[in-house]
Amino acid sequence: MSADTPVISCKNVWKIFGKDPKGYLESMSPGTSYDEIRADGYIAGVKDVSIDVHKGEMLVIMGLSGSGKSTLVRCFSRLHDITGGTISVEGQDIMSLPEKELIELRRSKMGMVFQSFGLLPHRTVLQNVAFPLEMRGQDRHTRRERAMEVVKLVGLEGREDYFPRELSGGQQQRVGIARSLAIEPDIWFLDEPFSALDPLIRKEMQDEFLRLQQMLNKSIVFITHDFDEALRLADRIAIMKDGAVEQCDTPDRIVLNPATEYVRKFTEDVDKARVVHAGVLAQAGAKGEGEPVDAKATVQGMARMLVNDSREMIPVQKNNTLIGAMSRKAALDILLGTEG
Ligand SMILES: Nc1ncnc2c1ncn2[C@@H]1O[C@H](COP(=O)(O)OP(=O)(O)OP(=O)(O)O)[C@@H](O)[C@H]1O
Repeated sequence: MSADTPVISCKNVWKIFGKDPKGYLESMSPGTSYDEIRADGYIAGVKDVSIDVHKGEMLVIMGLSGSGKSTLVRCFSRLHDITGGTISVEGQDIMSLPEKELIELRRSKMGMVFQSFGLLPHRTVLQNVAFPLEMRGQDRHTRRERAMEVVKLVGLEGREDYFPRELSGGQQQRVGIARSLAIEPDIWFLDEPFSALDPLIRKEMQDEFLRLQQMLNKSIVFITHDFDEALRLADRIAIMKDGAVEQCDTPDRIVLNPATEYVRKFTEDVDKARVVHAGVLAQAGAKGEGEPVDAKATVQGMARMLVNDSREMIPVQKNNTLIGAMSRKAALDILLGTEG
């Protein structure tokens, strides 16, 4: 496997629910719509999806209830057998893996966190976190050490001996996260992990999660139906509707260039100045004058400079190398919400 092989690669993946999904997909004429499939008595949980997950990225799958997010992610680990297409994990076609190897792949490489924390009520924090290590047959000492390490990582040091009922929702979810981290997964699936938390704790958990990701650099697939959460966390966002991916791109590009009317509706109320970075506004090859701005600076972060400056084109640099220049007017339009 070469360094740039995607961690997960999906090509034209279908997951159809119904009586004879495979037979139906084979006989289905190309271009059949979600509603037509439905009228035929089937549900296209995943509809012709091609998408890659890259090493170290956080891919957020966003969509309304029933759009197919969980079904797609279940296909990634073959918790669902797909009806059509191919899925490879680290270059290996998972549909052709024998059951035993599949279980081993899940156990050794994949971690999962769900909305319902799924903690064992009669076990302490430490025992909950150590549980998957126990399942792996690790000895008591090793699992205790590893469990202590991850409990510390998620900020629960001092609460090792608490029972789940003695913890707040946010703390319980931290235990769930610690438990799934204990086995050091390379690929991490999180299905609406914060949706049961109240807004303040949720924001705190998102920050905590970004901090963890910076340290651990895992490949993450994160499901949410909250667009703001997606914008905060994602390297790329895949927006799903009726089983299909409407658009998959960076948060900047999604809010600047929504591919469909459906996506545009999500972006309507977003404060674009907080999302759009200089890097995406930089025109390659364009020349600017004076002091460059950093590609990672948001329009909001540059607000004062944009208003007071008089340059037409401002150079943009990434890792100290010039990558082009951005038009000050374009950035100002985003700041003032006057872009055309
Ligand atoms: N086992 C199943 N049998 C039949 N239909 C299913 C099954 N699992 C999911 N579906 C259908 O597939 C579609 C996608 O469901 P899925 O759970 O993936 O949506 P979701 O986007 O994750 O929704 P939510 O945000 O509510 O969890 C829905 O119409 C659902 O009813």
